[in-house]
Amino acid sequence: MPSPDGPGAAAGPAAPATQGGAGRAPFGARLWAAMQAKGPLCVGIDPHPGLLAAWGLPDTPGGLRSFSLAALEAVAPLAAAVKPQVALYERHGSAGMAALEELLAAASQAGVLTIADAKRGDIGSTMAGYADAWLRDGSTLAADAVTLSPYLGFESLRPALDLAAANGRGVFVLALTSNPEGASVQHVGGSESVARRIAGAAAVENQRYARDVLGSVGLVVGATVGSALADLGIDLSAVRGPILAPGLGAQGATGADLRATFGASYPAVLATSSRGILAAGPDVAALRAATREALQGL
Ligand SMILES: O=C(O)c1cc(=O)[nH]c(=O)n1[C@@H]1O[C@H](COP(=O)(O)O)[C@@H](O)[C@H]1O
Repeated sequence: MPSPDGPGAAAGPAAPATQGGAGRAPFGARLWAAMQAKGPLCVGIDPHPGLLAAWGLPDTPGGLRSFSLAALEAVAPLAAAVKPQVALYERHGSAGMAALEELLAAASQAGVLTIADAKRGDIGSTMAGYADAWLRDGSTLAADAVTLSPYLGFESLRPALDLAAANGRGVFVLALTSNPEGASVQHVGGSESVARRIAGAAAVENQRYARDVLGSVGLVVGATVGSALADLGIDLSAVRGPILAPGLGAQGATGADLRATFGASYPAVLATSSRGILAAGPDVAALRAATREALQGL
């Protein structure tokens, strides 16, 4: 469970530094409140073909819809956020994306934060299109936050960073991903590694928030990265944003690994697990028990 001392160096009241758009508090403040209320777990909604089959559902848009809404219903009372994996909806074209839209609306209705795992990134002019899709009020795909890939340069993400800040939404920028291949790009540069630069840029973005509030520009740092943060000299407490940590469960990481990996930054960590929880379905009670078990390990 997160420390009651809050996410940053200084403890204090969790009042947002600025009001987000649409009358909504900034994403970081809303996520922090959800983590305090429910615990630091995000459940990934990844409708893999194999999981659909195991749940007795067809690999069709209708199957995706049933899977997504059932998973949401099961985990909503326990998860601070849900993270639909966009690729698995996209593979069914527009009808698959309609199932994703329905899930996003249902989660919002249920009061569960949504993180669209779309990993978008492009030159600024195109990035504005992605920002509109995932972060603009009124878009049918709008989520509370979206994952972004910074490998066209952190600053290329500007349209999404600005639209998120204006609308009380958030972003999670890939820094150190959970897959072993990530190191071949992210570790490059030694003490001035790519990952360290991304973390530094996120810290600058979060300066707009008061020191005692979790910022809305988060990073993705895998629960499986081991000693990489220390090896690369990356201090996540300086980022003052949420850390989305995939790798729990199916990729082998445990709650103990998370604490060892993130150390003093652990209170800002939102651990995420998809297959490790979804494999317990389709029974709602079994899904809830798996979610509770994941939470107890954090
Ligand atoms: O951005 C992500 O969520 C992500 C980043 C990363 O470094 N590693 C990673 O596994 N993910 C996503 O997190 C989910 C992990 O799924 P499980 O391994 O089934 O828990 C998948 O949807 C991945 O695409």
